[in-house]
Amino acid sequence: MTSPRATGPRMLRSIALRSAAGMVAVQAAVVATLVATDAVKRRQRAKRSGFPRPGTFEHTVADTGTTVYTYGEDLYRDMLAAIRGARHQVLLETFIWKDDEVGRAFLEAVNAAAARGVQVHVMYDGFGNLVVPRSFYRFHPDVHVYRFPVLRPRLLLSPLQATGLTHRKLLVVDQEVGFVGGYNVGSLYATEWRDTHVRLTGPAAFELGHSFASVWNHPSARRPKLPHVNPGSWDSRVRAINNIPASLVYPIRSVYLDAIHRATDHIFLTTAYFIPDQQILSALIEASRRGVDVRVILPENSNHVLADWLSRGFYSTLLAEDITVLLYRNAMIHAKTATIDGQWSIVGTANIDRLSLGFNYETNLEIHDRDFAADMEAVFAADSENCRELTAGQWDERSPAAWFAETVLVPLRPFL
Ligand SMILES: O=P(O)(O)OC[C@H](O)CO
Repeated sequence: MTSPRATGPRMLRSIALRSAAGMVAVQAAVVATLVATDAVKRRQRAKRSGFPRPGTFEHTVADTGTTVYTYGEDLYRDMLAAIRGARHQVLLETFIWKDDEVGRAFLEAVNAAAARGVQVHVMYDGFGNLVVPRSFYRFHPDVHVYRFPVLRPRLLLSPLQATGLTHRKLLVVDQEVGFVGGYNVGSLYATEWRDTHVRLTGPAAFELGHSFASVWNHPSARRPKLPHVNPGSWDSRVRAINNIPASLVYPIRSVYLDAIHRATDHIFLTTAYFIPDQQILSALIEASRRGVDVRVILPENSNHVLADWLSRGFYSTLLAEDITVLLYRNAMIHAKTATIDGQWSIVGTANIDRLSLGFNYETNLEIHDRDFAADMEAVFAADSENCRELTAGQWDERSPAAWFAETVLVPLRPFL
């Protein structure tokens, strides 16, 4: 006979297991419904009407020329020109490298550079390009290639250091010019997505060369190293901040937290996917409570329906805390930027989500400069014109089914 003492814990365990299984089943059903509904909506939706182009902005910060790009065609033209003009070295790293017209142009440009004797090193992510046939990546034999593997040998011994995708989008040419930002390599991004990238021309290009080398030359890597490069000057006005899982460092999150905590007047944040952890969310709320004008631009409908729904789970809190939610219309906005108090800005590859801030390889450029911040504010103002501001009244009127979906998905937040 089973003793009553043993029955109690067993019964509790059984209830807990059944509840967890039930929750997972409900979540799976909700995700499947959202994905299916989204697929139907996309088919029915006329081609998106596009977006106003904020322009290209040039300045000089710390003896380095800065160019802010907001349109893919302009950026790709200048990136390709830099590769085609390379004399010594090309370092290229990307999360997504599509097998389309833009992807082919980059492939041909790096191959041609290698063929004329330029040292070419490329890194691209294996997982991010699973749908691209391997045969597309046909490199000149002199191109040094690292395809970030989905599974790495150190996974069993040191799982944290052996996971993470390379989510970076970097190009450095001759240690003289560097590019970083949200743009992956692909034709879709050239004209149909609003994104932001920065070019550095001059001494601060070192920052991005160093970012690339910090992964290529990682002590755990078994490949010929790039030569060490000394910084021409050490100027904290322009700094690359690198998340390097292999070294267990994720500083982008703390740089964001620190800047948000310092804000006294305004925070203008743009992100493709907004699934903040509790500390980032609290920092934004605290800023708003002390009178800082906090505004976030998010896509009204991004390319990831699940990310959108996880993001929506935060809207009630943001609106209740007087944080302005601006939903970008008629196009995907993929930029990962912020500018604070007219003096500090950040542009890079990291989204405001757990994958970017605590899992992936990322590089963001932190710039302390008023002129640069003015450019970023001009970009934010132009993007705001293409947004609809979500009001608490509108949000409260959403259907109970929408509220249910947001609530059921809350436990998935730590995974994206
Ligand atoms: O991961 P990101 O921010 O580069 O975005 C990539 C897109 O989601 C591709 O589907």
